[in-house]
Amino acid sequence: MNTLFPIFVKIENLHTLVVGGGYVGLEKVTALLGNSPAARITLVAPEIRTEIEELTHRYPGLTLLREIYQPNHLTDKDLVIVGTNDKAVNRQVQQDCKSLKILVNVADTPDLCDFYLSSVVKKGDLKIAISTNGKSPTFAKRFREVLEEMLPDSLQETLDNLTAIRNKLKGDFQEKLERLNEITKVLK
Ligand SMILES: C[C@@]1(CC(=O)O)C2=NC(=C\c3[nH]c(c(CCC(=O)O)c3CC(=O)O)Cc3[nH]c(c(CC(=O)O)c3CCC(=O)O)/C=C3\N/C(=C\2)[C@@H](CCC(=O)O)[C@]3(C)CC(=O)O)/[C@H]1CCC(=O)O
Ligand SMILES: NC(=O)c1ccc[n+]([C@@H]2O[C@H](COP(=O)([O-])OP(=O)(O)OC[C@H]3O[C@@H](n4cnc5c(N)ncnc54)[C@H](O)[C@@H]3O)[C@@H](O)[C@H]2O)c1
Repeated sequence: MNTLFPIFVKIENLHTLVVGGGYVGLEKVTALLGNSPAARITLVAPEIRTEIEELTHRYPGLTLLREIYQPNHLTDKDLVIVGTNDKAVNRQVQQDCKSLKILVNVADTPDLCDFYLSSVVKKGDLKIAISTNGKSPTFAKRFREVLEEMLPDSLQETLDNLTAIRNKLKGDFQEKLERLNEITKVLK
């Protein structure tokens, strides 16, 4: 059974720390900014890939610290993603987060994660997050590609129309719900 509980986080309201500036750091920062360009992210690592540096020109919310990780980097952070090439450092960051009750993802080490990143399908306002319960990230990626291909671009228009109807509908909650269920029957 997949017991993971999916939530959609307003990541731009939080301050996220990413520890590690290699391929993994790049992948995670890209995933965060791809969903939320205004995300506030601090990345700490003694060596930082140039692709990450380039992102700072486009995303003012991204701050880079060329330092080794210190526990004080956790001050005022809400969420942490760690992916250095030093397993002891990853473990230390995870333990420091635990003692401060900060949610932490140790990339590629499911046992140390409080949450996993998901594969994300985006079509306008529609967003679908895919989890395989850690069984196969590659399957998650492929399934994302299938869904992206399948979903029509006109979907945004449908959502916009439904919003307009939703805002216009009068009556109590129950009446509105019945009407919206009726209108959207064709989608089944
Ligand atoms: C979805 C995605 C989101 C993201 O990272 O943004 C994501 N991994 C992605 C890609 C990917 N990761 C890996 C490969 C190489 C092929 C392979 O191993 O399959 C590829 C494929 C590729 O890159 O093409 C390596 C890998 N990943 C994990 C392990 C450890 C293990 O399984 O024990 C290892 C082995 C490391 C090693 O061998 O040392 C673990 C996790 N990876 C997760 C998420 C979480 C579970 C999500 C789920 O439930 O499916 C979880 C549990 C924790 C986490 O990291 O959050 C993103 C696709 C984004 C997209 O394109 O849509
Ligand atoms: N790259 C991948 O796609 C991938 C896939 C599976 C597993 N992994 C594993 O994930 C880990 C990270 O991979 P990578 O490709 O990003 O590595 P990398 O070598 O490209 O980058 C490692 C980063 O960690 C930083 N770092 C090291 N010690 C640190 C410390 N004390 N404080 C802060 N930062 C520190 C380095 O400065 C560097 O930025 C490796 O152990 C790798 O085996 C990577």
